[in-house]
Amino acid sequence: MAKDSQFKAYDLHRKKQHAISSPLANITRHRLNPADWADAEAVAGKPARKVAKKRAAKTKKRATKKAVRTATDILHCWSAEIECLHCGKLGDDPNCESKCYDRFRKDHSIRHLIDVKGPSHLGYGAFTRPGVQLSKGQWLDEYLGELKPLAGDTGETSASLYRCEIPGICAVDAEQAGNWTRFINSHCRPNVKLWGEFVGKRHVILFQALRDIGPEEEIVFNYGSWYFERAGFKCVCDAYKRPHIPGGEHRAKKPVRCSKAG
Ligand SMILES: C[S@@+](CC[C@H](N)C(=O)[O-])C[C@H]1O[C@@H](n2cnc3c(N)ncnc32)[C@H](O)[C@@H]1O
Repeated sequence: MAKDSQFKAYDLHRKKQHAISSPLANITRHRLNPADWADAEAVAGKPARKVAKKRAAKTKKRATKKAVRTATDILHCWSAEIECLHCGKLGDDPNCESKCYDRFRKDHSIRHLIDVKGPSHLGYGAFTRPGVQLSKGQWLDEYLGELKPLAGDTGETSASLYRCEIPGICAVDAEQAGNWTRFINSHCRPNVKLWGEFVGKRHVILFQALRDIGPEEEIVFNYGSWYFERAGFKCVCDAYKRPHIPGGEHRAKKPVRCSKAG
């Protein structure tokens, strides 16, 4: 895997690439600051909620003894009820292993098909390159960032607008470090969706195409009303003439869902 680097973006006005100023880092693996986890309740290896209570209690006891050192410690999951997206085996099958994660990522990475463009009134955005077609149902890349304990584990809350939570496990914050998916803007007619999935006994946050996506199209998903209410500003996507809160009267009460992880 490539080392962390600086993001490059295509400036539509000057018609040339420029480097997005650091300290924002383009990463290929989740980052983790052990100091963030020092005071947090140890959640390493916490099983998915769907695991039977008895099993969960046993495994939690074992897990809380384990110090959090790596992203894998935090994201590891051995649910006997959920299939790996790569091999199709259940999470407690010994034949499902970390190689599934590496292979899945290799097979589904579309970084080379994406241009980051901007800045515009929404900052930067992620677009398919000329000639690129993505198919409905296609898995795109994983949402990468810095792994942070959930507010309930530390008592701290975050103001980051690049934060996505895996319920009961951790938050992935791409404010300072992430991959191209951190540039996906919000739209009330989205072409991708965000899922909490499992690959190689590990929690992952993945994007999936909701329909065929053509060349030079912006990749967008609906952040949901919760995001904008918390951020204190409105969605300005062109699905509506005026700034709005997605969902109007029928607002979701919860943050961006990583459904199978919760
Ligand atoms: C995850 S970032 C997306 C990438 C961002 N455009 C950038 O340049 O880093 C989310 C931020 O983008 C902007 N944004 C994205 N979609 C928006 C929308 N539909 N309406 C208003 N602001 C939006 C907001 O500033 C929001 O906090």
